[in-house]
Amino acid sequence: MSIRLAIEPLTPELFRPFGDVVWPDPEKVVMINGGTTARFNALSSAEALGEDATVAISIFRGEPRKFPYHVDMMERHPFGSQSFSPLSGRPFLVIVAEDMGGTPGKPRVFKAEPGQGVNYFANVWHHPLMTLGETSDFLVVDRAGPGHNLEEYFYPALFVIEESPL
Ligand SMILES: NC(=O)N[C@@H](O)C(=O)O
Ligand code: NI
Repeated sequence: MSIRLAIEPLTPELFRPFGDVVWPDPEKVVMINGGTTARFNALSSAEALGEDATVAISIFRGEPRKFPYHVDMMERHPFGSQSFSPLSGRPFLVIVAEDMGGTPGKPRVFKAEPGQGVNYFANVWHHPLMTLGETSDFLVVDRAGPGHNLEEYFYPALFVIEESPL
């Protein structure tokens, strides 16, 4: 018997414990380039911890997930943040969990609307990329360098997202 997960709207306030929402926040706009460009400044910051760590900029091409989708695991990156910004302008799902003394609690599922990306703080439990509907590209900024920057946890019970929010 799987435990059903509801889908919540992604807002900066709801997501605050897990990271930042990366979106053109009008409160962070600075006009530059002679007024021809709006810079939405410092929406979040990349953390790259540890000796010889660097910040990597990658593109992830995600295949759409099938539903009902069973969330059976979470992961985290102890040495750095990880951001996902859609290049396709499509919604995607963001699944995170509070840390409960070294393992993730119940997953929380947020729907990122077009124009919204996220930056997970270092060591925040999250599920790998959850693409919706069609193959989609994401700009990903995260930590590269030595050391094992991936911790995975597999739940003893299954959680399920019954249907796609599209
Ligand atoms: N493995 C990898 O680079 N991607 C995951 O960390 C993810 O969160 O999608
Ligand atoms: Ni990750």
